[in-house]
Amino acid sequence: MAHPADVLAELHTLRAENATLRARLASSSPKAATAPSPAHPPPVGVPFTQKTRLSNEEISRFSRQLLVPEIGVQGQLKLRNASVLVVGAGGLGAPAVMYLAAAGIGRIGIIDYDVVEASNLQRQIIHDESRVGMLKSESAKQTVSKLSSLCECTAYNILIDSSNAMDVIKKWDYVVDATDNVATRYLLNDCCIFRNKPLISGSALRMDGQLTVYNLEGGPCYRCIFPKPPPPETVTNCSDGGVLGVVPGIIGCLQALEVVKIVTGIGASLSQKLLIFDATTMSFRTIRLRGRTPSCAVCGPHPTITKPIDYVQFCGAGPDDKAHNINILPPESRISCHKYAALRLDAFPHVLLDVRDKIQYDICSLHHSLNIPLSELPKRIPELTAAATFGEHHEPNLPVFVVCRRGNDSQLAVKMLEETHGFTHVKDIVGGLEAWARGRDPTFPIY
Ligand SMILES: Nc1ncnc2c1ncn2[C@@H]1O[C@H](COP(=O)(O)OP(=O)(O)OP(=O)(O)O)[C@@H](O)[C@H]1O
Repeated sequence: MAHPADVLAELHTLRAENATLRARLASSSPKAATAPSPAHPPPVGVPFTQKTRLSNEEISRFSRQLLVPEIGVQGQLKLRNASVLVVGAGGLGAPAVMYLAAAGIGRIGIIDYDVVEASNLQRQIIHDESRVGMLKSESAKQTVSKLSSLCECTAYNILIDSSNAMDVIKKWDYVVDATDNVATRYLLNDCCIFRNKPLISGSALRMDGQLTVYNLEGGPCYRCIFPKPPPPETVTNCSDGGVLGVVPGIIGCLQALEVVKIVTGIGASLSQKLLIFDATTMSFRTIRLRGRTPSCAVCGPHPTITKPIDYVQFCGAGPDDKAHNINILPPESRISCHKYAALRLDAFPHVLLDVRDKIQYDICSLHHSLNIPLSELPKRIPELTAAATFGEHHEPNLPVFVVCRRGNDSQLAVKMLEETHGFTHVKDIVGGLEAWARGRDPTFPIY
């Protein structure tokens, strides 16, 4: 006998199909302009009924895909009955979500805690100018509903972490990692092992991209390959290192393709393989990864981690660290951008040292600044000493104010100049050029 919940769900689906049919009939009549819009799929929370046949609407819509021998009706039904959770509605998530919805995945969940910024639009094509300031998850959901009324889309405006990941992930068949930080990668990996879900993982930076699938067909998990996180200071993200927009676009599309292939059972997946894309040479390379590691702390036969841990502590950095400034200097070694602006107005003699990389310095800079990137500072001390030495003195006698993009590297530079190179009149400009732009000079760009 059918479970009452199944009967209810079946009833709901029949009603929805009826409504769709009615709407389609109405739209083919002269009254189309005033006809109600087609019914949307059942709201989230209603059990998802597996479909065994395609509607005429689906046949028309997916006809080009149905004609592909590897897909056919059976493949399309598998897509229709599948659910995919995409974590991150950024550079990777944007194309992944759009192609999954367009391909006919029945249910898509989109997680993101952030809002759309102007600097996202160069690659996050699921958002547009009118969405700047809007929650990314909501913006992505709106694009999906415009693209396809057949896709049931759930937006989660959350930062996925140890407190919520297990509950969210259990509701979905496949998980796409479209995030940009190591802590979330370990979190998703572990929870996908605990919940036994395949994890389709992508990354992109500058001109390079990578793609693999974890926890599928007995293949390894992320921890099998990377048992320990990299030191946080060695990790670069798009915000600092930059990214050519098409590159995550390609990797996000490939993530969607990998999902479609896995769901429909086409060909070989990237389980135990890593695809490496180099846009400069336009080359794709696939390298073989080692299999499951017997000593793996989560998927090995004797796991030591059996539930989500504190991933920010484990990795030494969290998902939103770019928003947090370090604070390693005493107040007397720092100056606010307002006080520094007043000194500039008074033409107070000093050196303004900008420690950003040249590529950032070329984007924008304050007049009369000396650019010595932090990484080159130790070997270019004589240049700084010469700039800070005025008149007959043989020692630096001018104060040095240090600036960077957000006020972190400048603090490291001040510490280095004081502790290692004997500078005594050196101060960090708090919050860097971003604080300058926000607090002092609205015409100065933020990037
Ligand atoms: N733990 C998390 N929970 C929810 N969303 C996350 C989490 N970690 C990362 N994200 C989201 O993943 C997306 C990654 O996108 P992307 O790599 O393009 O970077 P971005 O943060 O949008 O841009 P930029 O680094 O240039 O400021 C972001 O929208 C981010 O908010």
